[in-house]
Amino acid sequence: METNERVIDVTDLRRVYGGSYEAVRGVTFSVARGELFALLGTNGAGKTSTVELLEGLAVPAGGRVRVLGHDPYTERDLVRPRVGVMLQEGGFPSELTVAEAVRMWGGCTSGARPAGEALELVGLDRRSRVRVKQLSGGEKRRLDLALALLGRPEVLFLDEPTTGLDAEGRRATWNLVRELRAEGTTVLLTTHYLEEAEELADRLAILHEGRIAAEGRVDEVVAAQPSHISFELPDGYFPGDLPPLAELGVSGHETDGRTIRLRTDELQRAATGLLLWARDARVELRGLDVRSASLEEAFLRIAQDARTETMAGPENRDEVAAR
Ligand SMILES: Nc1ncnc2c1ncn2[C@@H]1O[C@H](COP(=O)(O)OP(=O)(O)OP(=O)(O)O)[C@@H](O)[C@H]1O
Repeated sequence: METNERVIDVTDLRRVYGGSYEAVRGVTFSVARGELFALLGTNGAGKTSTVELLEGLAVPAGGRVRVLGHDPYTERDLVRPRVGVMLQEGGFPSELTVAEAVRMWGGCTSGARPAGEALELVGLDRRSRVRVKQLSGGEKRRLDLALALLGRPEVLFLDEPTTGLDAEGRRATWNLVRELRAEGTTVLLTTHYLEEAEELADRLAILHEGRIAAEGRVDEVVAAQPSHISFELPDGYFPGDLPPLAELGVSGHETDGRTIRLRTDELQRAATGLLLWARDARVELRGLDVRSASLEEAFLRIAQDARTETMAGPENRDEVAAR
């Protein structure tokens, strides 16, 4: 099997609700075997709508989707046994015990892991005799994950897998996902937790209003955003006393009282220039903070830019709806 095999391949994917509302508007991406790809986006961006098409739960209004080389809707029989799905909301017969629910699901899964093994993977082995309706929200999420893992899937779809989990449960899930990935499982993850994407994703895409607004490795997406330097102006100094900021590669600045905050795409050049100036002027830059953009800043900026473009652009929602 080729290592760069495109296990998930999506081209110009579209999804329309009610005949007119286009929730997914031409999404293209691919995920290689063994990769973990995260889909991020604001509420209503179209993550679940996209993932459901990959899971073969609906027919796209346009475009093409392939999972393991097959159409997940028309060739469901070929795809489904090789895929594990953790939906945003799992539905269990709530009167069953945890072990019964896993065994029942295992009965519908070819080559299923033993129930005990699946429950141990997600740390629910001690809760096997408890009724599903008595589980906490976080425990139900873990049961969802156990069911998704039952068939030792080659491809795993995780739709907000750690929502409702406490910090320890989230870390445990991250470790499990890392282990699965290390074993070669291809994972498509949607999440609202940017830290989760930073921890786990090889690559990610940020969706906004049904379109991909940014895509790449975490460092690439973050690197496209400006870095920041902030410090307190030394006593007796004014912003105009600083060296010419444009010459240091600073693209903009704000002041808040005595604190000054610089934006730059050339962090090292700007920081070096500033420190050399401070040394020569024999002043201390109190509260000096030099930092690259975070994924959170990138996310907020990208969502903001995409929103501005959408409002300014010709393809706004009303026009799409009128087609
Ligand atoms: N069955 C449906 N009928 C009509 N509109 C829908 C339906 N399902 C989703 N939508 C709309 O499609 C858009 C995308 O929804 P989707 O659930 O895919 O977003 P999401 O990115 O997963 O959001 P969240 O992060 O809030 O879960 C939203 O505006 C939503 O209201």
